[in-house]
Amino acid sequence: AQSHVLWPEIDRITAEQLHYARQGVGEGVWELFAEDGEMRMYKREEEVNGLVVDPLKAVHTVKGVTGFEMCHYFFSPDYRLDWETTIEQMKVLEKVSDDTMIFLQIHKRVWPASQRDALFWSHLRQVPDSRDPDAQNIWIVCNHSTEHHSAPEKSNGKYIRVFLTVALVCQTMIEPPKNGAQITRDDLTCKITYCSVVNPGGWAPASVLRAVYKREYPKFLKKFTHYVYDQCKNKPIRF
Ligand SMILES: CCCCCc1ccc(-c2ccc(S(=O)(=O)CCO)cc2)cc1/C=C\c1ccccn1
Repeated sequence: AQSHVLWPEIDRITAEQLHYARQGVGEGVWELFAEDGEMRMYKREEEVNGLVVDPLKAVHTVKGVTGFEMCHYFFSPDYRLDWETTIEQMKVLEKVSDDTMIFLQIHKRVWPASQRDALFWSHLRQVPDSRDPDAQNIWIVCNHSTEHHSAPEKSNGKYIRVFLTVALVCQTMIEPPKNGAQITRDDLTCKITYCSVVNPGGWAPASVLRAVYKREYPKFLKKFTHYVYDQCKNKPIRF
């Protein structure tokens, strides 16, 4: 992927999002708006040109899966329609490399707003932890809106294009068994940070957008993490 025209942007945004995901929710004005078991979901209320673009940050802990497995199922197009309930269509416009693809997604209409689509590159990467060099256990998927010749903005004007930046950062924690036995899924914990900023691209009532996010984000992260656990529970562990 290093040769692709998008590479410098992919590298920069992915590094930025990793740094942003690592910032705690203690600082600044994060507002806890949803809790479910280990999942905590925070938002900041922000508007750009009168449009709600509330940044979202969720933290979650899931036992029995690795950070690679969580990121793999988030990145791969093969499983997306199994867990993403807000999309009507999904297309891979370009496979840049094994770890980088360009997606076009048409999202279900949220009445009374117009229907939206999202065009973004998606990049999966293992991250050496700068603070703990031998921690090879952090993976990130970064999704960021982009242009593409086969999905021009003005092609049919049927959908309003959203602008998004999303990061899923997952760290595997292993509790090695006392008796030196082989590691099982009971010894695994995945610490998840999910960050997203979605600019709706065109006007949508603030009340509608905030209601959608309040309803959809907790549902999405809960459904996604349960889906990955179920997919992995009877399969060999992949780090
Ligand atoms: C008026 C409604 C405007 C919002 C429409 C919309 C736009 C984008 C997106 C969206 C959400 C998550 C991603 S992702 O994390 O990259 C995973 C891959 O799909 C990409 C896109 C969603 C939704 C609509 C609903 C909605 C909002 C939160 C959460 C879930 N659904």
